Amino acid sequence: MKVLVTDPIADAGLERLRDAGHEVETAYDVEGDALLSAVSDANGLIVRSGTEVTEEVFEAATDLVIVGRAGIGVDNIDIESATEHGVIVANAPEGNVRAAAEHTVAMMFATARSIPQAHVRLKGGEWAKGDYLGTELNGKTLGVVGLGRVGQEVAKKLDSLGMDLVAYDPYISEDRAAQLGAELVDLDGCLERADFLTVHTPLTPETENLISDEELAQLEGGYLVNCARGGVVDEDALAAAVEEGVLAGAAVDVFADEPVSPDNPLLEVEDAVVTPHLGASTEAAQENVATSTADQVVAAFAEEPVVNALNAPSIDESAFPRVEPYIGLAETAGKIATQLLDQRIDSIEVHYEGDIAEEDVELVTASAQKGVFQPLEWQVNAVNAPQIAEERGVEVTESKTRQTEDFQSLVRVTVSGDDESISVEGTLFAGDDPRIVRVDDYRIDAIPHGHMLVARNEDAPGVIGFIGTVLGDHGVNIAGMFNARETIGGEALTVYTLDEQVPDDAKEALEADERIIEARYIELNGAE
Ligand SMILES: NC(=O)c1ccc[n+]([C@@H]2O[C@H](COP(=O)([O-])OP(=O)(O)OC[C@H]3O[C@@H](n4cnc5c(N)ncnc54)[C@H](O)[C@@H]3O)[C@@H](O)[C@H]2O)c1
Ligand SMILES: O=C(O)[C@H](O)COP(=O)(O)O
Repeated sequence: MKVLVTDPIADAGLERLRDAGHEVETAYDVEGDALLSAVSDANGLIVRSGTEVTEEVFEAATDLVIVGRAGIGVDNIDIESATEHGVIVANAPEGNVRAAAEHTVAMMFATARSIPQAHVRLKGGEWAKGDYLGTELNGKTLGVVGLGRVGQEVAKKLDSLGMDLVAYDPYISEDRAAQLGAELVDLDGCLERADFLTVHTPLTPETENLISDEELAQLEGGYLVNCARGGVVDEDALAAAVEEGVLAGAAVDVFADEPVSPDNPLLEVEDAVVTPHLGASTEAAQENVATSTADQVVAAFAEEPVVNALNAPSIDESAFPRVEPYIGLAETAGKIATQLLDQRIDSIEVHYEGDIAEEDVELVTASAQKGVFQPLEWQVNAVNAPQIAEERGVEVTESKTRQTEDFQSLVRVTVSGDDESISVEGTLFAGDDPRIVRVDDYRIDAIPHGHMLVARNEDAPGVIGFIGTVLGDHGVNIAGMFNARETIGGEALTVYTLDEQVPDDAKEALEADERIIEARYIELNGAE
């Protein structure tokens, strides 16, 4: 597989990819057409915050399996478009948390004690001791906006420096905040009580310009630190608030447009300390995020769980070996069911019985949906199948029971249309040998194979021989045959597994016989 890396990552990550046998191409700073061309034959793409991964990129990257973000923020990746194109997006949410938190604390000290300003003057030969009277953090109130991984790490560090903590985060529990010694308040409360406000939310439509003129006025006399994302704090408003003395100071590591333009107002303001997005730039953090991202790319290529996938069904790595064999089985059952139901699909039900019902089956259910849609869609996989279902208005339900009658575990996929439903049940013999054991009410025992013929026929002497002769006359070799009937002389279901595809004229010859009610060719193409 080929992996394109468009932002610098640690060598350890590149080595992991090469050690796993993949080709690595680095093309730092490519954009526009050059990026589209570089990505056109890539199976994996690794980026940091410097590459905009837009819909155009996904359109151009027809062989792309995964985009790995060697870091946390994914605001530069169009995840919706990734999902539509069936591409996994995964980040490295833990590797640089400590680095980001330490940088935040450093920036807080830098602004509270005017360290960069004094440094520049001293280097210029000026002993400006009398110009800088700083503020201690000890005994002051820290307001944290966004109490996630980085926010919590910052809170812990500054708690130990004697700060009082208030936090605003609508998605975190009061208990968790209390464990950190923080009082959960609303945004107004946070702004009014904080002496130092630090922002740690992702950039989303909801957080864009979350802090602007009005909010900065509420923080009057305080300091603002943004080491999260440019755009969460309105840069013009912040520059004006510091310049006009509404705020005592600010420290900013991230900008709405990066690399930052020389005429960004924050670069002009003496009491605004700035760094060029250095929060994650430590050796340890870079090695962590690069190796974690590379591991996820390697796992995606091997169709193993991608632990930090943001748009794919999740699965615990330790549970994967137990669940893995059911992924292909559910896909096969879905493929058979959809090809037997000759009408628009309104709903899909995936039912689990026995041991498998104990497991997290999100990925198996997504694979069943993939099987249902694959015969109908151009590019479907377990990443985009649930979205395709939603877009098509297909209702998907999942049910489970520990009880089972005949098998240790069973997966049943039922597809329903306007006035018909088809159920296909599968199990695993000896833990990994897939079998289709029921189609609607007919008990069968079929090893799913590349091609199948499912015939509904009269239970009459000579019918099975007739079908075999027609297939043989058309050069189709029969690998296996299973027959089930309702009653003697009633309707029967005959399932053939075949080595070749059934030509249309063979199907026509079969259906021309009045004893054959219906003959359906099923293509499984490699889903066994
Ligand atoms: N400067 C850097 O180099 C650097 C390094 C690492 C992370 N970051 C950035 O820091 C941010 C946070 O990272 P994290 O790992 O803590 O993420 P996280 O997902 O663990 O935490 C984000 C928190 O923000 C909260 N949140 C979301 N919307 C909110 C809103 N409207 N108001 C208040 N809170 C809201 C969430 O509930 C969550 O608790 C990300 O944007 C990331 O890109 C920057
Ligand atoms: O979101 C992140 O992980 C940080 O902002 C780091 O971004 P970077 O990898 O571009 O330095």
